[in-house]
Order: sequence, then C-alpha cells, then structure tokens
Amino acid sequence: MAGEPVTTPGLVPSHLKRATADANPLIEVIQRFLAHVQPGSGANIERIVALVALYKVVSPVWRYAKDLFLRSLTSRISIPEYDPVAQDIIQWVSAEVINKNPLSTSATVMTGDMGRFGADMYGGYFPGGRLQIRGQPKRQSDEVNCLPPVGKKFFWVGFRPFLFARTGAAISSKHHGGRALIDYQGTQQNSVVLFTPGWSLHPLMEFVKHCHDYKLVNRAGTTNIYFSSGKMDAYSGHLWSTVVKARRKLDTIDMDDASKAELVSDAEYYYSEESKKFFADCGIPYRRGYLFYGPPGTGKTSFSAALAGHLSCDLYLINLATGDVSDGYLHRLFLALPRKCIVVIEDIDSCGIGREQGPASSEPKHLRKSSAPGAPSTVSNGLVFSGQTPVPQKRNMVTLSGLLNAIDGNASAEGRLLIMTSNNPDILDEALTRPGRIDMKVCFGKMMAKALRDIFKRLIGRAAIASKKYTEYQIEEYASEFSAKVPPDTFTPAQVQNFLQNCRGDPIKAMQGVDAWVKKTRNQAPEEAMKDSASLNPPPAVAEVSPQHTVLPAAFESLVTSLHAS
Ligand SMILES: Nc1ncnc2c1ncn2[C@@H]1O[C@H](COP(=O)(O)OP(=O)(O)OP(=O)(O)O)[C@@H](O)[C@H]1O
Repeated sequence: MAGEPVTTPGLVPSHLKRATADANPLIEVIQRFLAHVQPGSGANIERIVALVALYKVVSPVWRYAKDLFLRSLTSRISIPEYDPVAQDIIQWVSAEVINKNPLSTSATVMTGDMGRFGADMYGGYFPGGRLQIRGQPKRQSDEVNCLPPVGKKFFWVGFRPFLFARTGAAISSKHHGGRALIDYQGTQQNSVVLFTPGWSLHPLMEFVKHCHDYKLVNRAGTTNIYFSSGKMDAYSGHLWSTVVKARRKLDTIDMDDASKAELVSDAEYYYSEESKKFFADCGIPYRRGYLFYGPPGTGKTSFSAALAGHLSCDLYLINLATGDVSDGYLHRLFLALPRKCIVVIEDIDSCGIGREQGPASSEPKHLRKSSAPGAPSTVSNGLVFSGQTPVPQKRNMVTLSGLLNAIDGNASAEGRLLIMTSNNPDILDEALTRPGRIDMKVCFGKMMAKALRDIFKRLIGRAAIASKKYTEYQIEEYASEFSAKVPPDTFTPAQVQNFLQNCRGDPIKAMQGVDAWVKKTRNQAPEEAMKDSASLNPPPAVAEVSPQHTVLPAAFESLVTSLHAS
C-alpha cells in the first residue's frame, strides 16, 4: 500500500532507524532484535518507550498524591522499634496478617536456636509458621521456623482498614512507609508506623492495646529476656536483643523462705496501684532497687528471672564486665526501658566500678576465670599474663558517675525494678548502695538442711515418683538422709544441682555417690567445682574468637541454664 513502510524480514524499517538514531543506541539494538524475531513489531517498541516515560512522569505525582491523601485523610502513629509496644505490633501483624494470608509467597526459614532467635526478632510466635520435622519427638531443636518478611502491610480489623509500615535507617527504602523518627542524638531510628482513615487517634490506640493484650495471652508461661551486647543490632537498630524462655517458677529457687517471701511481697507491693499513688503523692521517684549478694551459683540471677515471671514483666540483663558498655551507651539502654520491667546489672563488683577511680582496669570476671588459681598475674601492654597464657584485658568503660546517672539521673526512666548482683559487696562504693538506690540487700548463701531436702525432692524426687518406682514417703526419707550427709552452709545450690543432675532421677545412685562427692568437692571453690562437673558434661565447642564475641553467650549462659532447670 502507498505510504506504508516497507518491512523486510530481519531488517529495521528506515523511519524507525532515524527515530532511534536520535534517541538511544540501546533502543535501536532492541528494535533490531524485535524486528528480527517478529517482523512488523517495530511500532510496538515506540509504545513501550512512551509508556515507560509516562510511568516515570506519573509515579512521583502518584506518590505525592498518595502521601497527601495519607497525611490529610488518615491518622498516624509512629513508635520506635526498640519500644516493646512496637514489638507487640510486629508480632501481631506477623502472626495474624502475614502468616494467615494464604497468598504469602516468601518466608525466611531458620532452624534451632537461630530460628527461635530470629522468630523473636521478627515477632516471636508464628502459630501457622512453625513446622515440626515428621517422626521426630517434639523437641525445640528440631523446629523449623518460617519467618515472614516484614514490610508494608494493609489489613482490616473488623470493618476498619489499617496500614502497617516500618521505616528507618536499617530498613530497605522500598519498605519505607512514612518519615523516620530521629532520636535525641539526631540518629535515624527504625520505627513502626500505623495509619488508619479518620482524624481520631482512638482506633490506633485501641489497636495497639489489642496487640499488647494479644502478646500477654500468647506469651503466658514465658518470660522475655532482653540483653545488651554493647552494640546496636546492625539489622534491627535495637539496643536490646531478645530471647523468649519458659517462665521459671519461684518454687524452683531454693533459698531462705523468709527472705523469698519478703522479696516477693515487696516487689508485688511496688507494682500495686496503692504504691504508685504513694510514690506520686510523696513526690518520690518511682524506682526500686535490690542488691543480691553471695558466692557465684547461689541463685541471684535465677531468682531475678523467676521474679520477672511472677510479676509478668520482661527481664533486662546488663553485664558491665564485658567492657563493651560505655557511660553514654548505658544511659541509652536505660532510656529505652519500658515502664514496668526488671533490670539486672550482673556482677557489679567485677567491673571495677566500686573503686571510685573512674574507668578502671580491674580484671573482669570472665577473664579472671581463665587464670589458673593462685598463679601470679602481671599486666603488660593490655594483656594479663597468668601463668603461661596471655589473656587480653578489656578496659572498663563505665564510670561510677555514669552508672549513677543512668540508674537515677533526672532523665532516667521510672517504673523499673533494678537488681544489682555482686559476689563481693564490700568493695562497692557507698554511693551505689545508699538507700534510695538500693532499698533491700539480700544475701544468697550456701545450702542449709531444708534447702538440701527441697532440691533433692525437686531434682530427684519428681522424676522418681513419676516413674512409679518410688513413693512420696520413700523420697522424703531419701531427702532427709541426703541432707544429713551433706554438711550445711558448705555448698552452693549450683554445685548441688550439678551433682544431682548427673544422678538422673535415681535416688539410690545419689545416695551411693554423695559421700565421695562431698569429700571431693568440699575444699574446692564453687567455680572450680562447677568446672569439674562441666568436664563431665562438656558444653558444645565454641569457635575461638575475641573476648567481646565470647562474652555474650557465656554471660547469659547461667540464666539460660537456670531457666531450663525449672
Ligand atoms: N538457690 C537456687 N535454687 C535453685 N537453683 C539454683 C539456686 N542457685 C543456683 N541455682 C542453679 O545454679 C545455676 C547458676 O545459678 P545463677 O546463675 O542464678 O547463680 P548466680 O548466683 O547468679 O551466679 P553468679 O554470681 O555467677 O552470676 C542455675 O542453673 C540455677 O538453676
């Protein structure tokens, strides 16, 4: 037909060649290719290019219009991600929106502890996303956790639509759903943003409360344990990392009954409405502090965890002896605490703070343990030489004034219950333990006769009775016999627990081995005795890494063990 361009298979029409020569050589290549595979498709490419150009022009306008719409017709709240409330919302969205959506097509899969840790980071429990390997007994280490990717999500609660988004420095730009929060140092923070149509904040607040209640119902029987490694988590931007553990019951802690009852009732009263009113009426800062002191392995950390479980609040652990926490970082950790929680600063004496000279270089506990007992230590070039082994020494970065400022400075959060633990309370600075900072001092001592009977009944008796081989009466008899054989006020609960655990619920084995164990263990320091029993059940090998990296698991190992011991 006249005027129609002539197309020869394999060749580009001449008018297209001119157009593309002026535009982009890449387009010409594409045109040539299209003309080759499908003669006559040359005209389509111009349409595609036009559409792409139109998209480039329209998309910023669309984004602006969408932002304008969201800002003017919706209400919005932003919550920093380190705040536990933000975690409650992420958990709800993960469990109720992402996991229940049959169209979800992607997930992050992790197994074992990493999976559980990841699950906690991403939002904890995933009723629909937790798989069990077929044919295996129900053990946590066999679990495969399917973690949903968390980004922008639209969902309905009843008849109301909500938009959930995460913003911030550590979240990829495609997940941005609003402006990021800036903290007091000007750093961009990860945050959770919620939108809903309308001008009232009420539906959003109701929704947040709903997420919090949901967590309380789903997490019954567990305790959230937060710990700080001294570094902000690179992915989440959190100051605190978290794990969820089975709640340890108070009756699994063997200690003086009167001290236990007094502590529990004091903590219960502290969180009662009556006490909150009292603090407010008297103008006293709403804070409470305990000092737990005693030899290692007497239950200071375990009791703190059990108390957190009893009060249904989260436990926050700080280990200053790692040498990774500075004054400023400690202050930020305290600022990031929720209103109701228990904070434990472990082994406060072992980081040199008690001696008033500021950033001290006393040897942290975890490094002390690696020295041979009695071997003279010399310090040279930041290395402690103990016998033949040079051990890198970490410099303590928290000063006494920095610690005091964090725990009860003007900007410090109220509502927390602070527990400091110490093996050597006599060296602590008086400023740290004065009334108002420390309201109760409780000694955790070695085992007396009643505690010995109780621990025997718990660790041997329960399993023996359950096996139906022994009666309750027989176990009572064995327990009395056991406590008569073990000298009182000589062994720590951790030492006795270690011995009884190895008897695997067999009272006869326990009675046969107890005399030899007493003889062997009574002159050993608690830490040495623990080392001995550990050699019977060596822990899994840990790769040799720098002290910063080994400290985290070691520092929280006792807590994990103590929670499992229930
Ligand atoms: N009073 C106790 N009752 C029951 N178990 C205990 C008690 N004390 C210690 N244990 C057991 O000993 C182990 C170590 O306990 P825990 O870490 O609480 O001691 P600690 O006093 O905090 O020690 P450290 O001073 O070294 O931090 C845990 O497994 C725990 O179950």
